[in-house]
Amino acid sequence: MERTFQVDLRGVVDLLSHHLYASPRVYLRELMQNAVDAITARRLVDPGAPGAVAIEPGEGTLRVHDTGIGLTEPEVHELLATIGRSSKRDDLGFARHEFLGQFGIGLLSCYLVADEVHVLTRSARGGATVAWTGFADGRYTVAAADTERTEPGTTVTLVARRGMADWLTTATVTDLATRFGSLLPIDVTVAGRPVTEGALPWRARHANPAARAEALSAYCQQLFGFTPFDVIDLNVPEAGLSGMAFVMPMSANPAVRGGHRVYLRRMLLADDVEKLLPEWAFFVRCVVDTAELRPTASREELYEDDLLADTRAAIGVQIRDWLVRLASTDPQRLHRFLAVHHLGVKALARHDLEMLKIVDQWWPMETNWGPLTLADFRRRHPVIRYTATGDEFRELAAVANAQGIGLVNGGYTYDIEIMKSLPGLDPAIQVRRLDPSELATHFEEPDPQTQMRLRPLLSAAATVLEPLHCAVLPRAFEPASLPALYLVGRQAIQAEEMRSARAASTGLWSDVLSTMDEGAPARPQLVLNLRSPVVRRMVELPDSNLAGLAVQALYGQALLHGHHPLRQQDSALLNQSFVGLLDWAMR
Ligand SMILES: Nc1ncnc2c1ncn2[C@@H]1O[C@H](COP(=O)(O)OP(=O)(O)OP(=O)(O)O)[C@@H](O)[C@H]1O
Repeated sequence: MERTFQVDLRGVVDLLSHHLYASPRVYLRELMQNAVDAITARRLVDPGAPGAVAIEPGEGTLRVHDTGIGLTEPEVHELLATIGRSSKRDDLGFARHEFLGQFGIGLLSCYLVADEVHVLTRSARGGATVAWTGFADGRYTVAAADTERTEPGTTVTLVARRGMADWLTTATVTDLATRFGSLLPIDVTVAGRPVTEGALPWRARHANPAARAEALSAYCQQLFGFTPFDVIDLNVPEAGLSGMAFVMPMSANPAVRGGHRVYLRRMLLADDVEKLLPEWAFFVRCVVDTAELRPTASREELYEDDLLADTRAAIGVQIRDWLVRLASTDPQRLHRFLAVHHLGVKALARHDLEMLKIVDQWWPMETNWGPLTLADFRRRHPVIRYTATGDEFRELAAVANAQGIGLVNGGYTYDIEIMKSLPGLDPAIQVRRLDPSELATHFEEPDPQTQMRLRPLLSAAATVLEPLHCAVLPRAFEPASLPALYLVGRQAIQAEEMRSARAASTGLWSDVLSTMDEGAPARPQLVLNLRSPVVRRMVELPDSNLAGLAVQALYGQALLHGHHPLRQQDSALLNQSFVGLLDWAMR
């Protein structure tokens, strides 16, 4: 036996209010939308038909009049009283482009604030005026109206639910109508006062470009609370989209994506849409109107589909092109822009060659020759060497500088990725991470005579450093004020990791690791600077114990200077040298 579904209206309204709509305020948006759609429908058959929506708040009631297409009695049964039925879809069930609505559920939102909805409607296609009343409990009545409407159109009257009358007051309704409908192309009034503004702000006519810029700047100030650094016009014809991107004058937190204000056929969809722009573009806030992007059923977000993805990419290109133009026409302004928004631009430069060019030529990196753009750096140093961390940079910058080696601090967000992408601009560009042990190859080796004199010190040093798996290397280098340098090559880091893994493991696995370790010759090196007055005096020390203590102290100081992690045995050694030296000093 076939049956028809029954719908519990209260349950559906409950569902809408708790799970679909963020707030009961959407009821007014849905009423305005239906009024505008009805006028659009009437103008499709009669282009000269009047178009006006009058909203009249009363005592616990609200009336919305429109001069739209109206409904016949059969349409009232079919469209008003059937949930999910809409006149705004084509024969195949697709949303028709000229209308705002499509789902056939909008009218239900009236029950978020009202217990009764009265509709008095006369169709432009002929027929008598029909009176329909729907109740929140799911009942409805249809009757011929007591009085005929003189003109086609519809009046919807809401009777407030207990406790909800505040949603229908003149102040609230004016606020909501302005918020949702101020850009609508059809005149809307609340209690006789217009809430619509006419042209879209970015399409409005102005005496000259400067006047336009000023007006848009004032609009941005009113909307987002800042005076924009610049305004970028946006146009994506495939999405029927136009609008503006306002470049923020202050830095934005990349983790907090600013929302964008999106109008759908000039009715506000939401002012916190995030998906409209690529993630890197966090330095702009946009206002756009689109005819083709689709809303979700709550009409508070954009539906994620291919068109939205293409639109996002197209807007990204337009923002990027603005930056490229800025770089070629006004480098000083570009500098000011980068000073505030370099993170967003760098993020983009990792995947985009045009942006990479901008960063390469305009963004000063921290180098051991002062702040330099990568392009300038390359002019002085054919190879771009960078450190893996800021600590490593601080430790090695001066030493590398003294040996004539150029070094870029790779410790800042995205900088290493950017440097590594540079061969994409020109395959001849060489980029290398500095292997600290490689620095020692630039230091001067002692002559045979000095080597002889160094023997006692080196043997004392080997005794104390051997248990720490650290080699001693006597070299002469600048700056002379640095007595010792702790250098860990990449091989040495691997070897140390292997040693710790072996220490932590037992049995067979430990044996396997031991055999692997045997082949790893690299060790960290403590380079003693033979130009340092302290080290020179150490060479002359007659007592090997004292020399050992001095080496321990230099080892500890070099570790601390380079912010290297201190292992347990390193801390113990530091203590030992401190107490030992104290003991010597007090003898
Ligand atoms: N003011 C009006 N004038 C003429 N017809 C109306 C009016 N309001 C509603 N209707 C009719 O009632 C139908 C259902 O309206 P409802 O608001 O529930 O859904 P919709 O507007 O079609 O879609 P959506 O859920 O996306 O808003 C509409 O498709 C329209 O045919």
